[in-house]
Amino acid sequence: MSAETTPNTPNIDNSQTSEANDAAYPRLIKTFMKRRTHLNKNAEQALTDPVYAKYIVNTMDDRGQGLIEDITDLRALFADTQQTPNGPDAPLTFEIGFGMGGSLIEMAKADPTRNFVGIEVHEPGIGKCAFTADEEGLSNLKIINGDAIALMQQLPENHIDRIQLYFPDPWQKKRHYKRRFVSPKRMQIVTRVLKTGGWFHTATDWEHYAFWMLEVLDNFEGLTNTAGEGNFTPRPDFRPLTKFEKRGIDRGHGVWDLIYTKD
Ligand SMILES: C[S@@+](CC[C@H](N)C(=O)[O-])C[C@H]1O[C@@H](n2cnc3c(N)ncnc32)[C@H](O)[C@@H]1O
Repeated sequence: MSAETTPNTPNIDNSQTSEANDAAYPRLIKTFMKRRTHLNKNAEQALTDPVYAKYIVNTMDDRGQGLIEDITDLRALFADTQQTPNGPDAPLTFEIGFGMGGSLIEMAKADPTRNFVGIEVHEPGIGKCAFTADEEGLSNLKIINGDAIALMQQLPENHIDRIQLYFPDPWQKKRHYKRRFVSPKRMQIVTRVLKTGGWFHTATDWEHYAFWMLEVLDNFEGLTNTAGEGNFTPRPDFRPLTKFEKRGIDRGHGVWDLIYTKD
Protein backbone atom coordinates (compact mmCIF):
# COMPACT_ATOMS: atom_id res chain seq x y z
CA MET A 1 0.00 0.00 0.00
CA SER A 2 1.45 3.36 -0.86
CA ALA A 3 1.26 6.49 1.24
CA GLU A 4 -0.67 8.72 -1.11
CA THR A 5 -2.35 10.58 1.68
CA THR A 6 -1.16 11.25 5.17
CA PRO A 7 -4.23 11.77 7.34
CA ASN A 8 -3.79 14.54 9.92
CA THR A 9 -0.02 14.34 9.68
CA PRO A 10 1.10 15.81 12.99
CA ASN A 11 4.17 17.89 13.65
CA ILE A 12 7.02 15.47 14.16
CA ASP A 13 10.28 16.71 15.62
CA ASN A 14 12.86 15.23 13.24
CA SER A 15 15.87 16.71 14.99
CA GLN A 16 18.60 14.09 15.28
CA THR A 17 21.56 16.08 16.54
CA SER A 18 23.62 14.14 19.04
CA GLU A 19 23.75 17.10 21.42
CA ALA A 20 19.99 17.39 21.47
CA ASN A 21 19.61 13.68 22.03
CA ASP A 22 22.31 13.36 24.67
CA ALA A 23 20.39 15.93 26.63
CA ALA A 24 17.01 14.41 25.82
CA TYR A 25 17.57 10.74 26.77
CA PRO A 26 17.07 11.15 30.50
CA ARG A 27 13.98 13.25 29.88
CA LEU A 28 12.27 10.91 27.43
CA ILE A 29 8.82 10.26 28.75
CA LYS A 30 7.52 6.73 29.10
CA THR A 31 5.85 4.97 26.17
CA PHE A 32 3.68 2.89 28.52
CA MET A 33 1.28 3.37 31.38
CA LYS A 34 1.58 0.48 33.84
CA ARG A 35 -1.83 -0.97 34.47
CA ARG A 36 -2.81 -3.07 37.46
CA THR A 37 -4.44 -6.24 36.29
CA HIS A 38 -5.19 -9.58 37.80
CA LEU A 39 -2.42 -12.19 37.69
CA ASN A 40 -3.73 -15.64 36.94
CA LYS A 41 -2.29 -18.65 38.77
CA ASN A 42 0.11 -19.67 36.02
CA ALA A 43 1.48 -16.15 35.55
CA GLU A 44 1.92 -15.72 39.30
CA GLN A 45 3.74 -19.03 39.52
CA ALA A 46 6.11 -18.04 36.71
CA LEU A 47 6.83 -14.68 38.37
CA THR A 48 7.64 -16.22 41.75
CA ASP A 49 8.96 -19.76 41.24
CA PRO A 50 12.77 -19.84 40.70
CA VAL A 51 12.26 -22.56 38.05
CA TYR A 52 11.27 -19.80 35.63
CA ALA A 53 14.47 -17.82 36.19
CA LYS A 54 15.81 -19.61 33.11
CA TYR A 55 13.35 -17.43 31.14
CA ILE A 56 12.83 -14.27 33.21
CA VAL A 57 16.36 -12.98 33.50
CA ASN A 58 15.88 -10.17 36.03
CA THR A 59 14.22 -9.63 39.38
CA MET A 60 11.78 -6.87 40.25
CA ASP A 61 11.36 -4.41 43.09
CA ASP A 62 8.36 -4.46 45.43
CA ARG A 63 6.36 -2.35 42.94
CA GLY A 64 6.84 -4.97 40.23
CA GLN A 65 9.38 -2.83 38.37
CA GLY A 66 12.09 -4.90 36.69
CA LEU A 67 15.67 -4.19 37.74
CA ILE A 68 17.68 -3.83 34.54
CA GLU A 69 20.88 -2.07 35.66
CA ASP A 70 22.98 -5.23 35.31
CA ILE A 71 21.78 -6.16 31.82
CA THR A 72 24.36 -4.68 29.47
CA ASP A 73 24.64 -7.48 26.90
CA LEU A 74 21.73 -9.53 25.50
CA ARG A 75 24.00 -12.07 23.81
CA ALA A 76 25.59 -12.94 27.16
CA LEU A 77 22.16 -14.24 28.26
CA PHE A 78 22.76 -17.18 25.90
CA ALA A 79 26.34 -17.92 26.99
CA ASP A 80 25.47 -21.13 28.87
CA THR A 81 25.28 -23.58 25.97
CA GLN A 82 23.99 -26.36 28.24
CA GLN A 83 20.77 -24.39 28.66
CA THR A 84 20.77 -22.35 25.45
CA PRO A 85 22.47 -24.49 22.79
CA ASN A 86 22.43 -21.77 20.10
CA GLY A 87 25.08 -19.89 22.09
CA PRO A 88 25.63 -16.13 22.17
CA ASP A 89 26.57 -15.63 18.51
CA ALA A 90 23.33 -16.92 16.95
CA PRO A 91 21.14 -14.37 15.13
CA LEU A 92 19.27 -12.35 17.74
CA THR A 93 15.73 -10.92 17.61
CA PHE A 94 14.61 -8.42 20.27
CA GLU A 95 10.86 -7.88 20.67
CA ILE A 96 9.69 -4.73 22.42
CA GLY A 97 6.30 -4.87 24.16
CA PHE A 98 5.34 -8.51 23.53
CA GLY A 99 2.09 -8.19 25.48
CA MET A 100 0.97 -11.68 26.54
CA GLY A 101 3.77 -13.20 24.45
CA GLY A 102 1.70 -15.46 22.18
CA SER A 103 3.26 -14.35 18.90
CA LEU A 104 6.78 -14.18 20.39
CA ILE A 105 6.48 -17.80 21.56
CA GLU A 106 5.26 -18.87 18.12
CA MET A 107 8.17 -17.11 16.43
CA ALA A 108 10.72 -18.64 18.82
CA LYS A 109 9.23 -22.10 18.19
CA ALA A 110 9.26 -21.61 14.42
CA ASP A 111 12.91 -20.50 14.31
CA PRO A 112 14.81 -22.67 16.84
CA THR A 113 18.32 -21.72 15.67
CA ARG A 114 17.69 -18.00 16.31
CA ASN A 115 17.76 -16.46 19.78
CA PHE A 116 14.88 -14.26 20.96
CA VAL A 117 14.71 -11.73 23.80
CA GLY A 118 11.38 -10.13 24.67
CA ILE A 119 10.90 -7.13 26.93
CA GLU A 120 7.65 -6.03 28.63
CA VAL A 121 6.54 -4.04 31.65
CA HIS A 122 3.14 -5.75 32.00
CA GLU A 123 3.56 -8.43 34.69
CA PRO A 124 0.66 -10.72 33.69
CA GLY A 125 2.18 -10.86 30.18
CA ILE A 126 5.70 -11.53 31.49
CA GLY A 127 4.39 -14.36 33.69
CA LYS A 128 2.18 -15.84 30.96
CA CYS A 129 5.02 -15.75 28.41
CA ALA A 130 7.48 -17.47 30.78
CA PHE A 131 4.91 -20.10 31.77
CA THR A 132 4.18 -20.94 28.12
CA ALA A 133 7.89 -20.94 27.18
CA ASP A 134 8.45 -23.58 29.86
CA GLU A 135 5.46 -25.64 28.71
CA GLU A 136 6.90 -25.56 25.18
CA GLY A 137 10.41 -26.34 26.46
CA LEU A 138 11.96 -23.43 24.54
CA SER A 139 15.72 -23.00 24.84
CA ASN A 140 16.10 -19.93 22.59
CA LEU A 141 14.02 -17.36 24.49
CA LYS A 142 14.77 -14.93 27.34
CA ILE A 143 12.35 -12.46 28.89
CA ILE A 144 13.16 -9.13 30.51
CA ASN A 145 10.87 -7.18 32.82
CA GLY A 146 11.57 -3.52 32.10
CA ASP A 147 11.49 -0.45 29.89
CA ALA A 148 13.00 -1.15 26.47
CA ILE A 149 14.19 2.43 26.05
CA ALA A 150 16.14 2.41 29.31
CA LEU A 151 17.57 -1.02 28.54
CA MET A 152 18.72 -0.22 24.99
CA GLN A 153 20.68 2.79 26.23
CA GLN A 154 22.98 0.48 28.16
CA LEU A 155 23.50 -2.14 25.41
CA PRO A 156 26.50 -2.15 23.03
CA GLU A 157 26.25 -0.60 19.56
CA ASN A 158 25.66 -2.97 16.60
CA HIS A 159 24.35 -5.67 18.90
CA ILE A 160 21.00 -6.97 17.61
CA ASP A 161 20.02 -8.48 14.23
CA ARG A 162 16.29 -7.72 14.35
CA ILE A 163 14.16 -5.47 16.50
CA GLN A 164 10.40 -5.90 16.35
CA LEU A 165 7.68 -3.69 17.75
CA TYR A 166 4.24 -5.12 17.06
CA PHE A 167 1.10 -3.08 17.66
CA PRO A 168 2.67 -0.51 19.99
CA ASP A 169 0.24 1.57 22.06
CA PRO A 170 -1.17 4.04 19.51
CA TRP A 171 -1.58 6.93 21.98
CA GLN A 172 -4.53 8.27 20.05
CA LYS A 173 -4.98 11.68 21.67
CA LYS A 174 -2.88 14.52 20.31
CA ARG A 175 -1.58 15.44 23.75
CA HIS A 176 -0.26 11.85 24.07
CA TYR A 177 1.57 11.68 20.73
CA LYS A 178 4.80 12.33 22.62
CA ARG A 179 4.45 8.87 24.18
CA ARG A 180 4.46 7.11 20.81
CA PHE A 181 7.36 4.68 20.63
CA VAL A 182 8.22 5.54 17.04
CA SER A 183 9.75 9.01 17.26
CA PRO A 184 13.07 10.36 15.97
CA LYS A 185 14.62 10.43 19.45
CA ARG A 186 13.60 6.89 20.33
CA MET A 187 14.64 5.64 16.88
CA GLN A 188 18.15 6.91 17.57
CA ILE A 189 18.24 4.63 20.59
CA VAL A 190 16.87 1.72 18.53
CA THR A 191 19.21 2.13 15.54
CA ARG A 192 22.31 2.46 17.70
CA VAL A 193 21.90 -1.10 19.01
CA LEU A 194 20.82 -2.55 15.66
CA LYS A 195 23.55 -4.21 13.58
CA THR A 196 24.39 -2.73 10.20
CA GLY A 197 22.08 -4.54 7.77
CA GLY A 198 19.78 -5.44 10.69
CA TRP A 199 15.98 -5.01 10.61
CA PHE A 200 13.50 -2.87 12.40
CA HIS A 201 10.00 -4.31 11.89
CA THR A 202 6.86 -2.66 13.18
CA ALA A 203 3.13 -3.06 12.56
CA THR A 204 0.02 -1.22 13.67
CA ASP A 205 -3.74 -1.37 13.23
CA TRP A 206 -4.11 2.37 13.83
CA GLU A 207 -4.10 4.30 10.53
CA HIS A 208 -2.93 7.63 11.92
CA TYR A 209 0.01 5.95 13.69
CA ALA A 210 0.81 3.95 10.52
CA PHE A 211 1.34 7.13 8.49
CA TRP A 212 3.11 8.80 11.41
CA MET A 213 5.57 5.87 11.55
CA LEU A 214 6.05 5.96 7.78
CA GLU A 215 6.94 9.65 7.95
CA VAL A 216 9.31 9.31 10.92
CA LEU A 217 11.07 6.22 9.55
CA ASP A 218 11.32 7.29 5.89
CA ASN A 219 12.93 10.55 7.08
CA PHE A 220 15.27 8.87 9.54
CA GLU A 221 18.84 9.05 8.33
CA GLY A 222 20.46 5.61 8.38
CA LEU A 223 17.32 3.53 7.77
CA THR A 224 16.06 2.23 4.41
CA ASN A 225 12.46 1.24 3.78
CA THR A 226 12.57 -2.31 2.31
CA ALA A 227 9.30 -1.63 0.43
CA GLY A 228 10.59 1.63 -1.06
CA GLU A 229 10.05 5.13 0.31
CA GLY A 230 6.41 5.95 0.94
CA ASN A 231 5.29 2.31 0.95
CA PHE A 232 4.07 -0.15 3.52
CA THR A 233 5.22 -3.75 3.29
CA PRO A 234 2.77 -6.60 2.61
CA ARG A 235 2.02 -8.54 5.80
CA PRO A 236 4.88 -11.06 6.09
CA ASP A 237 3.98 -14.75 6.61
CA PHE A 238 6.49 -15.13 9.43
CA ARG A 239 4.69 -12.63 11.68
CA PRO A 240 2.03 -14.52 13.67
CA LEU A 241 -1.30 -12.84 14.41
CA THR A 242 -0.90 -10.96 17.68
CA LYS A 243 -3.54 -10.44 20.37
CA PHE A 244 -3.84 -6.70 19.68
CA GLU A 245 -3.82 -7.25 15.93
CA LYS A 246 -6.78 -9.65 16.26
CA ARG A 247 -8.60 -7.16 18.45
CA GLY A 248 -8.06 -4.44 15.82
CA ILE A 249 -9.21 -6.67 12.96
CA ASP A 250 -12.34 -7.63 14.95
CA ARG A 251 -13.09 -3.89 15.21
CA GLY A 252 -12.71 -3.44 11.45
CA HIS A 253 -9.22 -1.89 11.53
CA GLY A 254 -6.64 -2.32 8.77
CA VAL A 255 -3.08 -3.56 9.43
CA TRP A 256 0.09 -1.80 8.24
CA ASP A 257 3.58 -3.39 8.39
CA LEU A 258 6.86 -1.54 7.93
CA ILE A 259 10.32 -3.13 7.65
CA TYR A 260 13.51 -1.01 7.55
CA THR A 261 17.16 -2.02 7.33
CA LYS A 262 20.02 -0.16 8.99
CA ASP A 263 22.41 1.24 6.34
C1 LIG B 1 -0.76 -2.48 22.61
S1 LIG B 1 0.24 -3.62 23.44
C2 LIG B 1 0.68 -4.78 22.16
C3 LIG B 1 1.12 -6.09 22.69
C4 LIG B 1 1.52 -7.15 21.65
N1 LIG B 1 2.68 -6.73 20.89
C5 LIG B 1 0.38 -7.47 20.72
O1 LIG B 1 0.44 -7.08 19.53
O2 LIG B 1 -0.58 -8.12 21.17
C6 LIG B 1 1.75 -2.73 23.66
C7 LIG B 1 2.62 -3.32 24.75
O3 LIG B 1 3.88 -2.65 24.75
C8 LIG B 1 4.32 -2.55 26.09
N2 LIG B 1 5.31 -1.44 26.13
C9 LIG B 1 5.10 -0.15 25.79
N3 LIG B 1 6.22 0.58 25.92
C10 LIG B 1 7.18 -0.29 26.37
C11 LIG B 1 8.54 -0.13 26.72
N4 LIG B 1 9.16 1.08 26.64
N5 LIG B 1 9.23 -1.20 27.15
C12 LIG B 1 8.61 -2.41 27.26
N6 LIG B 1 7.32 -2.62 26.93
C13 LIG B 1 6.61 -1.58 26.50
C14 LIG B 1 3.05 -2.29 26.89
O4 LIG B 1 3.19 -2.67 28.24
C15 LIG B 1 2.04 -3.16 26.14
O5 LIG B 1 1.92 -4.44 26.74
